[in-house]
Amino acid sequence: MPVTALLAQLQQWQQQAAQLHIRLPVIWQGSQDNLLSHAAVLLSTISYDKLYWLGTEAPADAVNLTGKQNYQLLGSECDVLVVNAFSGFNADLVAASAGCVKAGGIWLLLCPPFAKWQQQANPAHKSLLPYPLDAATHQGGFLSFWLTQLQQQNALFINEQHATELLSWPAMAQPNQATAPCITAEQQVAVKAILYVVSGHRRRPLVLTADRGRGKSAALGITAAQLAAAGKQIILTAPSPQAAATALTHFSQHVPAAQQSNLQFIPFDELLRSTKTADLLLVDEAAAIPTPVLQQLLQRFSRIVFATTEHGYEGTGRGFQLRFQQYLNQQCPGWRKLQIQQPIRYQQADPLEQLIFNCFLLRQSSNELTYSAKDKISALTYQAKDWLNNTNKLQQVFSLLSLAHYQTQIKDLAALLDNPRLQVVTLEQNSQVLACVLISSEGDIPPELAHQIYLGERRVQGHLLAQSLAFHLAQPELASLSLWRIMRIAVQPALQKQGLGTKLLGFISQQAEQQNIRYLGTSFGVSTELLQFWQRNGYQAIRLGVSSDKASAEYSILMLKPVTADGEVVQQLNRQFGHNLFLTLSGQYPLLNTRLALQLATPLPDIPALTEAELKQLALFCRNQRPYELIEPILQRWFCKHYHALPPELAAPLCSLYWQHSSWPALLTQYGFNNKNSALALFRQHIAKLISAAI
Ligand SMILES: CC(=O)SCCNC(=O)CCNC(=O)[C@H](O)C(C)(C)COP(=O)(O)OP(=O)(O)OC[C@H]1O[C@@H](n2cnc3c(N)ncnc32)[C@H](O)[C@@H]1OP(=O)(O)O
Ligand SMILES: Nc1ncnc2c1ncn2[C@@H]1O[C@H](COP(=O)(O)OP(=O)(O)OP(=O)(O)O)[C@@H](O)[C@H]1O
Repeated sequence: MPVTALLAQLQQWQQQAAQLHIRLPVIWQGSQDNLLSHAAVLLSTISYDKLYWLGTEAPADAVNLTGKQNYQLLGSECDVLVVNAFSGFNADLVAASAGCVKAGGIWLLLCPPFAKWQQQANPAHKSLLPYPLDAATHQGGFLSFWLTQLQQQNALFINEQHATELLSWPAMAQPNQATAPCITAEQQVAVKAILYVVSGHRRRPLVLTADRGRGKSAALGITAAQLAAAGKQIILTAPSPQAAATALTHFSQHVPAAQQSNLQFIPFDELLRSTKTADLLLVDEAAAIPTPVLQQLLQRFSRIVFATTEHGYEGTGRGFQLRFQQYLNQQCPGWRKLQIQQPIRYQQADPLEQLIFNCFLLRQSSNELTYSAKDKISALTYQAKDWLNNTNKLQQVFSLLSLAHYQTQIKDLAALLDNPRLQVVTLEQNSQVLACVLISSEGDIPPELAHQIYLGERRVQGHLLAQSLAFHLAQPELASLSLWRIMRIAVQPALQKQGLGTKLLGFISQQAEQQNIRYLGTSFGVSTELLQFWQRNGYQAIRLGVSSDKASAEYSILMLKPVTADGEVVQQLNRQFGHNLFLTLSGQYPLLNTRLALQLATPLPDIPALTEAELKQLALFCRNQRPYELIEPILQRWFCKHYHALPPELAAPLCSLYWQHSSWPALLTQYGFNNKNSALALFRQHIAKLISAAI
């Protein structure tokens, strides 16, 4: 088909898409030069306000998305989005950006003919890899998978010869069921729910969640306008001014001019520093704001609405859902959650949204899990090469990892399909995945290279555990052994705390032993619950990372378990770790909570016991015959020697004082003491009981 005829046809299809309120996915295969000139002609014949471009060769009027962070795309919109796959194909950014295209808009993928694309996807053509993976281990599995999926989608496919229409055009969108200014009935419900946060009881926040383009931000703006008109003061915050733009636009459209000033947009960091108050705080794109910030906002404002998307690939992660919502359960048990399903930016059966969800396995399985503790459970192992013929299982594993792990992104799917060093072990019943583990085979590093890593002269990709053992722990000889690193473990949420995670780790230990793996290791953002889980399974802490994860405020911990290797080495590393942790706690880990610190540290055998005279001093303190200041050094040493055997009521405040070097005022607030004397009275009471046998 001549290009002019093709362009005329495309224009017609675009009009049809606009009428049906959908976006048009167009996949154009050919040579880069031809496609770029066709795209230029196409863009000169259609009308658009905003053009987004992913990849090189962006025209001057385009917003280039390359290098943007995924979360920066939330809440922004465009009419045309061109993905130039000739200059790389970052799957997470491709998925995140597709949500920006408005109805009647075009999503244009420029790519080599599929057969050629597939052939070229080898390390020699790194720019064409579907994800910037380690070229040495790349196998092309993800690209094969994505191309197979893509060809089955309801999209327009164009090559040099011809263009094929959509397989099916969706039916006309449902007529409007809402009262203005809302567009959908669900949006109207959301507006009512937000109003109720102001009129109902205090401390009952609302969490409004939805996929992209469901009208969350608009609902915030519409409600704010109603409240402002009634004289209420509202603060709106968001990760960036751009993310607040839609809410502000809808607010301005609906608020009487005289009440415009009743809403203020304040960036979240500025809001934390100020002492401003309001009748309602609206937080848009909340999942892209660090959890500790959200927690502080929750302390400050008694009426809050959080609106957010939840997908990991959007750059916000599921951390919001997994961690912040747990926090809400504890702090504000009356909180409510509302989800909006129906899209507004485009219609329900939008082919582009379906394409993205299908090709990147982003749909959460809606099947009910049927599980019986009595029936047989099998443990199965999968490698990268096994997935192409088993997409159903891949979907289950990826959904479970996304559901349970806040960092899961599409690049993890790519790694599963591409990286031969990764294996997945599942627990299954009736072909349903109940739990899974992602393991990376590491180590076996030649001694010479391990020594260079130890000296800090080299780094090796894909060997995080081995690298850390050689570099951080100065144990290069361990990096030369066969190691397995457990990258992720997840149990179906409904089946957690029933022993499945333990069972899975037990199976992995057995497998590791059979394959003569010397050590098993793992690294994750540490919390008291997770630490307990791993400790109960025989893993010992050997290193705590010095910086905390921005989103979760958690420190990353490295744990090790001997399999066929000498257990004494791990014991030794664990002892050293406890000792070092003790010495550095105050300076390095200001955010580590006391309970966790106590759980992490191990007894410190080289602290001298108290002499008889010192014990007597302590006893006199208990009888109120010695001032605290005098016995403080003695008490500190006694605490360090015995902390692991002390009751938590005593251990926790002493830990704050002596390890974390809390100030007295901070300590009193943290533990709810009226004053220093009442804290000292508690200390005396406990210590008297504990030392009575010793004197
Ligand atoms: C490297 C990483 O991936 S770390 C991240 C781990 N994964 C996640 O956080 C995802 C969500 N959580 C899960 O999928 C699961 O809860 C897992 C994998 C953490 C644990 O698996 P489960 O099957 O729930 O644990 P299991 O029942 O075997 O628990 C064993 C022990 O761990 C501890 N434990 C596990 N979960 C918890 C919890 N939420 N709170 C307190 N203790 C816990 C308990 O001590 C328990 O022993 P007990 O039953 O005698 O009290
Ligand atoms: N009631 C409404 N009236 C007019 N336009 C609306 C209305 N609700 C939503 N829209 C429009 O629909 C589009 C999507 O809405 P909005 O941005 O609020 O959705 P969202 O769920 O916040 O999306 P994202 O996750 O991309 O931020 C926007 O262009 C918005 O202006």
